[in-house]
Amino acid sequence: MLQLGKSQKAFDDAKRYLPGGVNSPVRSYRSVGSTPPFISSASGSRIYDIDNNEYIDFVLSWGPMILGHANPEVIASLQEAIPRGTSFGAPTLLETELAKKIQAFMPNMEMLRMVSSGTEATMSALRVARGYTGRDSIVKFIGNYHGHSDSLLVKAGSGLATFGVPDSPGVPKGVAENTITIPYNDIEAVKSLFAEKGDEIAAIIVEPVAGNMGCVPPVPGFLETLREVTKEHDAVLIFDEVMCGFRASSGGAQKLYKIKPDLTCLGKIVGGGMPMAVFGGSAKIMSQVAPSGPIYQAGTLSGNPIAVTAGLATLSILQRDPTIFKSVEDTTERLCEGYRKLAAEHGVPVQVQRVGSMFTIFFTDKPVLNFDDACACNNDHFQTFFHYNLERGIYYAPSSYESNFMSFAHKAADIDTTLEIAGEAFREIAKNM
Ligand SMILES: Cc1ncc(COP(=O)(O)O)c(C=O)c1O
Ligand SMILES: N[C@H](C=O)CCC(=O)O
Repeated sequence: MLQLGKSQKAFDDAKRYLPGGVNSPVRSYRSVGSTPPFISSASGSRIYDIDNNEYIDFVLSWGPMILGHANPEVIASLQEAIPRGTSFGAPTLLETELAKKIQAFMPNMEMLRMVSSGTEATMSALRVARGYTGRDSIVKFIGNYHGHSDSLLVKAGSGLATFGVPDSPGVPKGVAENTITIPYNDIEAVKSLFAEKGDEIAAIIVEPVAGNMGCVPPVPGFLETLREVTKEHDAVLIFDEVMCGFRASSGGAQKLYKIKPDLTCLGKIVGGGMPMAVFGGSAKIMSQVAPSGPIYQAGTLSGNPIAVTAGLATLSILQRDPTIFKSVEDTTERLCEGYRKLAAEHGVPVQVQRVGSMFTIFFTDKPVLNFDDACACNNDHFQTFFHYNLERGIYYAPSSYESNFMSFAHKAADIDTTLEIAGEAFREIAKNM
């Protein structure tokens, strides 16, 4: 039995000072009805809690740690950078170096700006799209999550789905009214919306691989349609690759599906585990951003030297050895194929959906294409699977509306152990079917 005595005490204490005891809702484990392990350290594929439990980690800080935790080269670069000072609020050589590196992976990022979170990146990209087009309305897809800014906190999957919060109190009606939501992967809905209102729409923002209703790939033709209608109506196409950038492929979903968005948002991996994100794209649009243009956007800690150092070290490793992407993807596929085989052996209906190194086990017999499909999955089976695994040291996302992630530090033995426990968990589920 997993002992979480110290975590339980720490959680009780934290709840007196932090809403729900956490700094981001999904960490509270409310959706799985248990106590979250309080983490003391992490290394490679493993994280450790304050009760000295060890877990194989498939959350990886919600995606950033593609090289595994505490990668020695990333840590060494931070140790070297920190004594020089932690923030200057002034330009550094490192920022241009990182911008060049990002552009080498994603040539569509002709110009970019660094910010401190994915929320800031998508919020700023929307402002740029609105300022550039002079229009107010934006289109987002039901079950896509783009962070917690007002315009985007509408039918937003992830934590909101987990906690059953459809729209957050505090989002002004007038702001939400400018956000048009339609189902993900629904090509006809996109076409008819644009036929009716295309010339009023500033932008489409999309997770080109959805990760915040679990991992849901785009159906063939979906992203192509988004590109066509936005081009036809002079609207801006924004790919939110905060999660799928560097995971769907080395150049994100835009490289995998060969679509050129006007703007791209990156986060998570681009900051190497530090608070950093980026938005950027066509020079014509990005040159409208202050101070070169009139669209205001700023940040005291934007391009912070420590965050940029971690991002630069991470991307340098990935650039030096591009086989890392293939290796992490192969490991993910081996794991996913193992789940499929074991679930079939035990007669448990699952759809194991994967793109690159993101994956989700959906407890359903039908492919999950949109948020309604994700909501129709068997939550009891998810709960049994989650708890059985956590008890035995396998750390998955504590919500069925999230993706899990693989790192380069996960080796064959980790996958063997994970599959052994997954098989037992499927057997447990089958007992109660
Ligand atoms: C696709 C996507 N966009 C935006 C965000 C917001 O990023 P952050 O949590 O860094 O604000 C997230 C994750 O939270 C995300 O998965
Ligand atoms: N789904 C979210 C981001 O990807 C999970 C992270 C969070 O909200 O804390």
